[in-house]
Amino acid sequence: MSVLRIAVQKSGRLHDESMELLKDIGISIDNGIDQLKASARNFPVEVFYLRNGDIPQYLKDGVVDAAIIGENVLIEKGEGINVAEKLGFSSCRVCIAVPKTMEYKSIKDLDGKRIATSYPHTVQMYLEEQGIKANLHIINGSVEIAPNIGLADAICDIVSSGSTLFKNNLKEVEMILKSEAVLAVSPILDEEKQAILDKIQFRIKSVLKGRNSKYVLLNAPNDKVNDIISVLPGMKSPTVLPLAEEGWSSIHSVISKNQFWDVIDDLKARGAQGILVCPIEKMVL
Ligand SMILES: Nc1ncnc2c1ncn2[C@@H]1O[C@H](COP(=O)(O)OP(=O)(O)OP(=O)(O)O)[C@@H](O)[C@H]1O
Ligand SMILES: O=P(O)(O)OC[C@H]1O[C@H](OP(=O)(O)OP(=O)(O)O)[C@H](O)[C@@H]1O
Ligand SMILES: [Mg+2]
Repeated sequence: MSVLRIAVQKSGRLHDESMELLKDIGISIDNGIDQLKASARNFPVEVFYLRNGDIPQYLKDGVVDAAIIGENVLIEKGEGINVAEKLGFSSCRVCIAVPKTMEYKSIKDLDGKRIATSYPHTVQMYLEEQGIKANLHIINGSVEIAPNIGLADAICDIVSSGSTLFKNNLKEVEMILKSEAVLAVSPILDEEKQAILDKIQFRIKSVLKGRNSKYVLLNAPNDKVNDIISVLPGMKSPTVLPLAEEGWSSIHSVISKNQFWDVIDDLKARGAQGILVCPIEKMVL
């Protein structure tokens, strides 16, 4: 029987959330990361623990069938590899930054300059699009220090909170791309592996929808129910149930996490009382 081989980062920023996602979709892995490969107990999956930067090549070579990886690494090294699903964690952006003291007006100011980066292909593509020629210095880590030690005039690296740039007296001047963790898939999957992947994707969608939603319960006098449900989306439509107390109802609904606080304010203003908000584990539509 076919087994789908999934790569996850061995250690680093993606590891814990990748393992949590596998657990949430019901894939239990027995052994620890000391072994570089582990089998799932209850699903036709093998997990390979690899370096993030090595994963695109393993996908291309067909050594693994799928992977949880930063989209930025795929853009750098993963030509031809498909993104099956965005996973909603490890959000960051790849940016060009220069010393705060540099007077920067446009990308033209980087013509002929030295740029330190771990993402040479990504920077090169961006510069070519803009008709700029620069000298790239490839460094594997601590890129932000390069201008301070005279190694480069600018850098291109991952930015999230911006605190690493700030600490190194740099300012962000160009955003090349946005990234988050994704489920990447090898372009060569046979039918049986594709069927396993389809199941995994279906489960991931259910978990992500659950993570992005809240279950809301509230009480309201009957004469306010219509006004309240007019601002509630719900999966199909809100549930309205009578309370034991005459003249009152309980309303249940599902709200997207993004709209959550605005909707709650609106509900209170329309007379909702005793509002309860619960997490949703999975949402199957
Ligand atoms: N500061 C950050 N905030 C959010 N996400 C980040 C941040 N830094 C990196 N990432 C994302 O996490 C991924 C893994 O980063 P991490 O630093 O753990 O590994 P790495 O050193 O790039 O790779 P390797 O596993 O090959 O050592 C990156 O490719 C990026 O998608
Ligand atoms: O904008 P911030 O929130 O400060 O995050 C950005 C920093 O995070 C990453 O480094 P990481 O901590 O992964 O170290 P590394 O260079 O050793 O990978 C990235 O390479 C930046 O240096
Ligand atoms: Mg890093």
